[in-house]
Amino acid sequence: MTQDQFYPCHNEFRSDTFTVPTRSMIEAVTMATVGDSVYKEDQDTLDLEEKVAKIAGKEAGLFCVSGTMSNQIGLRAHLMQPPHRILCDFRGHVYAHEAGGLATLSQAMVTPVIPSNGLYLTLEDVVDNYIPDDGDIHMAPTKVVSLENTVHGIIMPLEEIARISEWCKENDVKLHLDGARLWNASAETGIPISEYCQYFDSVSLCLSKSLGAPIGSILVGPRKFVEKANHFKKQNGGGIRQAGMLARMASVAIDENFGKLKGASALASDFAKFCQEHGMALEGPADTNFVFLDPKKVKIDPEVLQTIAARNDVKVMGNRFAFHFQTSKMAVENLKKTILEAFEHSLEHPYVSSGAIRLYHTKKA
Ligand SMILES: Cc1ncc(COP(=O)(O)O)c(C=O)c1O
Ligand SMILES: C[C@H](O)[C@H](N)C(=O)O
Repeated sequence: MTQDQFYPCHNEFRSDTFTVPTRSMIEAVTMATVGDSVYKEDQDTLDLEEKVAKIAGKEAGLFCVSGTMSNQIGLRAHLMQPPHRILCDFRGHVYAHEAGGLATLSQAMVTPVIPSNGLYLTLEDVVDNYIPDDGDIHMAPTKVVSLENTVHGIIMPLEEIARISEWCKENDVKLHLDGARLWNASAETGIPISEYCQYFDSVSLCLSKSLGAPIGSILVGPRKFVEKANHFKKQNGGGIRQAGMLARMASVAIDENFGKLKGASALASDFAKFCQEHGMALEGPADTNFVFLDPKKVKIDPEVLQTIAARNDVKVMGNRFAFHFQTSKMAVENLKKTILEAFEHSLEHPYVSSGAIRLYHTKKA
C-alpha cells in the first residue's frame, strides 16, 4: 500500500467497523438492482441472502442493516413465551453491547457466564449455568445458548462447539452464533464457514466489520425461522427498500476481502508480540485481528493513551486494538511508538479505573 493508496482508516485501531468501501464496491453500485426488498423484489439482495446462506450451509438468509439487528431478531425468533432466558459469555456482544435489546425485544433474562478457562465457553460452563424448564415458577428457563466466534478475537474450537451443540439438541435448547467475525476464524483455521455453522440453529454473519462492507449482516438459518425473523426485522424498522446497492457492495466485500483477513491477523500478532516483549500483558491470545491488553496489569490511562495517540496520528479506544485489511504498516509502527510511550507513563502514573472496564472509553464513542 503506497502513501497515495492509504485508506482513510489506515491508522484506525478502534475497530474494524471503521473499514471503508473499496473502489470496486462503489463501482459495483452502478450495476445494482433497485427493487423493493421489503417485497422480496430486489434481485441483488435475494442473491446476497442466497449466497451467504449457501456459504453457511443453511436454508435461508436475511439481509439486516446491522449485526445488532441480526442478533436481536434472531434471538427473538427463537424465544416463544416468557419467562425465558439466554445463556452467553459475559463479554458477549448480544448482552454487553446491544443496548439491552434482549430485555426489550425479547423480554429475556440473561445468564452472562465468565468462561472457566478464561478464553471461551465450554460445555461445562453451559451445564453449570443452565436453568432447566422444569416447572419451577421461581425461575426463567434457559431457552437459547448464544455463542460468539471469534470472541474478543479468540477462536472458539470446533470440538467445543460440537459438544455444546449436541447437549443443546438433547436438552431442547436453541443454539445461536454471533459470527460477526466468524470470517476471521475461518480465515485463520482454514475451517469452512459451513463447518462452523452446521452446529447452530442460527448464525449472524457481519459483512460490515473485517470484510469492509459499509452496511450489513446476514442472519442465516431454516427458512421458517428466517421468515419469522424477517417479521421482527420489519417490526423494528429494518425493512429496507432499494437494498440492492448495499447488497452489491457486500457481495464484492466477500469476494475480494475474505482472502485479506489473514494479513490483518498477522499485523495483530506482530503488535501483540511487540507488547509482550516490552512487558505488557495481554488479556487473551491474539488469535485473529484483535489485541486486548490486560487492563488489570497494564494500567494505562485511556485519556493519556488517546493524547499520545493523537500526537502519533493513530486512533485508539480503551484496551482493544483492532487490525483490518486497510491498516497500514506505517500506522502499526506509530501504534507501537504510542503504546510504548503510554506504558512507560503508566509505570510512573498507574491508572486505576473506577467502575466496569468498558470497551468504549472515549466520551465521543
Ligand atoms: C461480536 C459483535 N457482534 C455484533 C456486533 C454488532 O454489529 P453492528 O455494530 O453492525 O450492530 C458487533 C459490532 O461490531 C460485534 O463486535
Ligand atoms: C463493540 C462495538 O459495538 C463494535 N461491535 C466493535 O467491535 O467495535
